[in-house]
Amino acid sequence: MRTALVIGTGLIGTSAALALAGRGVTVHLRDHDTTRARTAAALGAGTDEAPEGPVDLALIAVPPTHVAGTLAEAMRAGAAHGYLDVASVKGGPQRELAALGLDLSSYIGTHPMAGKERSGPLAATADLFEGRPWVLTPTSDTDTEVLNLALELVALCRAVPVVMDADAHDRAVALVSHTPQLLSSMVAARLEGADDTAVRLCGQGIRDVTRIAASEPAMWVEILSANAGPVADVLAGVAADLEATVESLRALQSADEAKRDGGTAGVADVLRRGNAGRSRIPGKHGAAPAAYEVVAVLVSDQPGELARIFADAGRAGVNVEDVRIEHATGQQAGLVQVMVDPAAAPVLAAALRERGWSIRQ
Ligand SMILES: NC(=O)c1ccc[n+]([C@@H]2O[C@H](COP(=O)([O-])OP(=O)(O)OC[C@H]3O[C@@H](n4cnc5c(N)ncnc54)[C@H](O)[C@@H]3O)[C@@H](O)[C@H]2O)c1
Ligand SMILES: O=C(O)C(=O)C[C@]1(C(=O)O)C=C[C@@H](O)C=C1
Repeated sequence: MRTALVIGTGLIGTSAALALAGRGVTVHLRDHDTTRARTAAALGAGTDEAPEGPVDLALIAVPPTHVAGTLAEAMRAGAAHGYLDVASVKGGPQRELAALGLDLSSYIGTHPMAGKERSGPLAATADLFEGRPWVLTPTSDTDTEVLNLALELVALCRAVPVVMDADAHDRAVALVSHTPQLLSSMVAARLEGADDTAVRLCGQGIRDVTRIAASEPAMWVEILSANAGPVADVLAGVAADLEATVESLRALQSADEAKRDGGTAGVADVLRRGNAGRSRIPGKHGAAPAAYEVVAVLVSDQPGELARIFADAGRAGVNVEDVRIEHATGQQAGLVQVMVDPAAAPVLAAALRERGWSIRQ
């Protein structure tokens, strides 16, 4: 692929454009908000000037309800040889496009399983899709050449292609993305009217569970509206678990020992099933989930501390697999959780101690 046109230069469009431009593709950027296309260009994602002729691939990265219209307009203008969209739902847009009577041989629906709770070009990064699944939903109408262009895009973004049927995709993301978004929002919503004294106690657990509750509501209303049935099905299962757990907790307060035992069993069961489900979440690049060991380092809140830890880990020959930062409320300090291979954990802890870091076990 030599040329691409990205329509919708928000988080996803600009991230893909940055990856493509970084690998030598000439990328043209278009957004109905021209300042966004200009911002993406200023970030190095390409040029906001229109291409002179059809590009190899047009990537439509606009909100789901605008996909069909934007695609139809680009197709009618002959903007590209191949077209793809990245919307988080696939069945609806595919049916909407078919209803428009367009020749869909040059189109493929796709969905990168990577994103953020922030939107817009300033949140974009070239490495957003690295190692993440990128779903492709070709149909019997899709040209092989267009499928190949899409596979090339996925490879240039260093993502992992997964071919699926559009409706199967929608059922899968109802489970692994759309319902989690709602549950995160519901947990965070409990805080809206909560007492300040309680909110001050927020620790890492609630921060982890509610990160995506900061997502853009307008975009999510669109996504959930387009996948309402499958999400309602998953949520009904969660509602049954909630109801059973409320009953178990009430039973734990009973004077009757047998009821209390039943309550304990109910609570233990949901927690055990949670462990089992969590252990199925794949690790990097779709590999089996990795069991890393955490080396927790106390840091003062000043510039350069993280860089010093990483440099010291590098000097000790230890590869940092992941990192999490826990900020202490009201204190100028934080806890950096450095995740490493279990065999490397004692080596790293010793090396960091030797260099004066305070390690928490
Ligand atoms: N945010 C995520 O985590 C995520 C992940 C994967 C896929 N997606 C999908 O990617 C798409 C874009 O999401 P995003 O997070 O980048 O949103 P965003 O709000 O960051 O960007 C969307 C951009 O599209 C532009 N736009 C809207 N209508 C347009 C139109 N008719 N013509 C041209 N530009 C238009 C907006 O001005 C905005 O710059 C959505 O379909 C979303 O479902 C999002
Ligand atoms: O990490 C996040 O912020 C996301 O929630 C990204 C996420 C997801 O659920 O995995 C959200 C919606 C998109 O359609 C794809 C990715």
